[in-house]
Amino acid sequence: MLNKLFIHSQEIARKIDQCAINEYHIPSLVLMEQAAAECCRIIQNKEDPSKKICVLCGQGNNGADGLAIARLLAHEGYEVSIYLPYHKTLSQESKVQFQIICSLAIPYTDDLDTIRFYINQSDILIDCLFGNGLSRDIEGSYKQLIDMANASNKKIYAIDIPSGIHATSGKILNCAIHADTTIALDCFKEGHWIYPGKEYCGNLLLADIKIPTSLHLENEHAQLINEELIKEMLPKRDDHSHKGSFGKALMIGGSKAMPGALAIAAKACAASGIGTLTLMEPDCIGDLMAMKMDFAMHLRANDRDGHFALSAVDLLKQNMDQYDLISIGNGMQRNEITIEMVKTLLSSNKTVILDADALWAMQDHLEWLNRNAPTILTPHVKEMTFLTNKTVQEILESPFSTVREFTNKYSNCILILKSDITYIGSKNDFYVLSRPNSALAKGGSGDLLCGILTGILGHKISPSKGAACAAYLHSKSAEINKDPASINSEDIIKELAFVLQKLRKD
Ligand SMILES: NC(=O)C1=CN([C@@H]2O[C@H](COP(=O)(O)OP(=O)(O)OC[C@H]3O[C@@H](n4cnc5c(N)ncnc54)[C@H](O)[C@@H]3O)[C@@H](O)[C@H]2O)[C@H](O)CC1
Ligand SMILES: [K+]
Repeated sequence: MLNKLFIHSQEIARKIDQCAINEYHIPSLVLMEQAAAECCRIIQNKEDPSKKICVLCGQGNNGADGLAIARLLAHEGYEVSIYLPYHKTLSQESKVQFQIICSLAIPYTDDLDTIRFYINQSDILIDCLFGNGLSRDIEGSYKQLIDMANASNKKIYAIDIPSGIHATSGKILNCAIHADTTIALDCFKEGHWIYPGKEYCGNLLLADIKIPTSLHLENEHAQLINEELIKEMLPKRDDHSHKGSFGKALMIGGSKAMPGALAIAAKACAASGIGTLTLMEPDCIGDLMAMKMDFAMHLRANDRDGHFALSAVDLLKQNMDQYDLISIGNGMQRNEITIEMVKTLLSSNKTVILDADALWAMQDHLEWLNRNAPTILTPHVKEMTFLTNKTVQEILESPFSTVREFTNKYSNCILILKSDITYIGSKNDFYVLSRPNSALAKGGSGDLLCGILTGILGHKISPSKGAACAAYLHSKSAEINKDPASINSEDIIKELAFVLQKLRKD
């Protein structure tokens, strides 16, 4: 059973395979047999043995996996046919697998017209043309095969990764199999979690091929967030604790035009269990906030034109020492005062959470991030352009390297890069969350996350683990049995209580 869901680049996944074979002395064919057995088990659980299956194999080890899968499926009673290129070009492992196929007289062909016939006769296709070894554009007969498979409208299982998708970039190398289900072998590849690769995978599963976990941990990796991981990491709440145990937070934000942003963040923070919460708001919304947020303390600053006046910076300097962690940005407005307040916070030794307009404030001042205390930044892809030289398109095309470059450069920063997939990086950890939900494609979602994050970070947890917990809680609490169009922040905050309860109980 896989309890950790690792994600690696093409290069690292290959290195891990090689280490398992050469340093741990697990024979390549043993790994392959594990892979084939797992794939066969998954397919058998979903497909009736009356189904006809055509397995498309390439000349590398992804193709060798395909030959082993074909053999095991034939053994289970499925009618199987195989495409296999001219056998002289096959990898060592493929040659062995091919000999077994020949001994068992399972039908195979390298002829495109014959394979067209086999495909038409089949109910299911298994794509084993290219896996982690794909390195260049697909042309010629492989392209014809991929076009044929996609046009056939048959159900397609891709093994390891859909052929044509690059394992690190998720890009299509000229053409790619559009799979219904992809069974990743041993680990996910980064390209499974970047568009368009993600979309071409269809339903994405992971097969354990029993490579030692230590090999994953000692190489650069990310982890996919699932419920088990969060249960492990979510901070416990001892009944004998006191309010000081769960942090003293200050949340700075709000303006005449956007009081709701701070209100949503504050409610989410309170619902996540912060010990004490103080809101620093401009005076013009002070009465409103005091009425809406009677559970919080309030630090009122002078206002000007509907937002903080410059004197708020001094008020912050006088008061900030009292808090363990401070968030800034929700509904704050983009102006010089926001920049000054962010600068003040970043020159302190406090844990600081930068959200919304505070991220905008950073754009010409990234050097402020070189500090000893943790800074957690929560940009969506557009806000990320304030923090790098990359365009939105470039960020979406390379989310892993974008986050890694940033956290390598600013080593005490934790970055939560938000899109429909969330990438969370720090110098030590990398987490990916993928629970797309249109209920969160709304104003206020970011404020909710900032609030949950502040609440969770109040509980003495490492900031990157806290960030992973907060991202999961945010998504999970939005999975409510209502139409996503109607789910609002109040619903999500209510649901959060039950999500937390379930995670802590189970
Ligand atoms: N024992 C193991 O090592 C295990 C491997 N597994 C499976 O192996 C693949 C990776 O195998 P590899 O041979 O490295 O690569 P591919 O099968 O993906 O094939 C690449 C093959 O084709 C050449 N090539 C690359 N790009 C192109 C192209 N556009 N056109 C033509 N040819 C191309 C390249 O030079 C190679 O020769 C992995 O995905 C697993 O499925 C299992 O994990 C079990 C353990
Ligand atoms: K494949």
